[in-house]
Amino acid sequence: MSTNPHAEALRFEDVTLRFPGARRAAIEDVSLQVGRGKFVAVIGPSGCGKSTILNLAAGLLAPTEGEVHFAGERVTGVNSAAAYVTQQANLLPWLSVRSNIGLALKFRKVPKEEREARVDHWVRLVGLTGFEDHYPRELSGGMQKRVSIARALIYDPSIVLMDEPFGPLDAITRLKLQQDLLNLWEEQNGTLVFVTHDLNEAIYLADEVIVMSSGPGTVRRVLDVPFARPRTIGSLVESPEFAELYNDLWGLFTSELQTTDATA
Ligand SMILES: Nc1ncnc2c1ncn2[C@@H]1O[C@H](COP(=O)(O)OP(=O)(O)OP(=O)(O)O)[C@@H](O)[C@H]1O
Repeated sequence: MSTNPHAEALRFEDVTLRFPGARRAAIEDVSLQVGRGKFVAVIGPSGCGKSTILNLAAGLLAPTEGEVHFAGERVTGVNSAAAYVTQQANLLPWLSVRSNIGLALKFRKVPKEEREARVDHWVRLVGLTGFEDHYPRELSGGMQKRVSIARALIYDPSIVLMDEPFGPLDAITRLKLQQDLLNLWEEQNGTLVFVTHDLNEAIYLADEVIVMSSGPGTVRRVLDVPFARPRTIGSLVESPEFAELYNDLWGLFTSELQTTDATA
């Protein structure tokens, strides 16, 4: 384990979280580290505690036992260094695309001129030129996701937490957004923790994949994804190393499902 706080963004130390009245813990004895500048995917069966891990990292939940640390400090309240992209886009319906994207800059009192320039830049980066003045209800699901990603990344947060942000999208929009996110993240090089059910997505995007088990949620394995960056999803898919890693993950996943069935 790294002891250099500057090299480490997030650390869970033996974290257990038990919701009030629940029969068993949502997650139990979870220890993990996320290095600064790393892209880490968390995968596991439904209900294994993936969102709970993000909520703990965001400081929206407090551990029942154990400790969560961010940038060397214990998280004891809302982690204001973290941007959180939830499953739903959660845009403010009464604000335009521009205003939604610029919200965090406004809260941080960034001067208007600089704010406008940064919003323009991000509107272009996420491919929403021409839609700046539209309202969320006038956008497709994929466009709403683009707004929520721009809104999270625009203020250079120390860490971005994403909970299945591409879940409900069609396969083509999803692939496009995965590549876009990859390009944006490679440009920014921040720390990103990404929850997904999709094995391909985990391998395309991440430096490390944390595989979780359920009942209660624990960390089963951490796999390294050795592919160089910048990455292109199209060329990764054709490589034999991709197939090998996919099979490793699939093996872990299927044995996990069998264990879950056996204990159900
Ligand atoms: N507010 C809550 N109160 C009680 N139990 C909860 C609460 N939120 C989550 N749980 C339970 O905690 C466990 C972990 O839930 P969590 O949402 O973290 O799982 P997940 O892996 O993100 O699931 P999914 O992949 O289906 O989104 C589940 O058993 C869930 O039922």
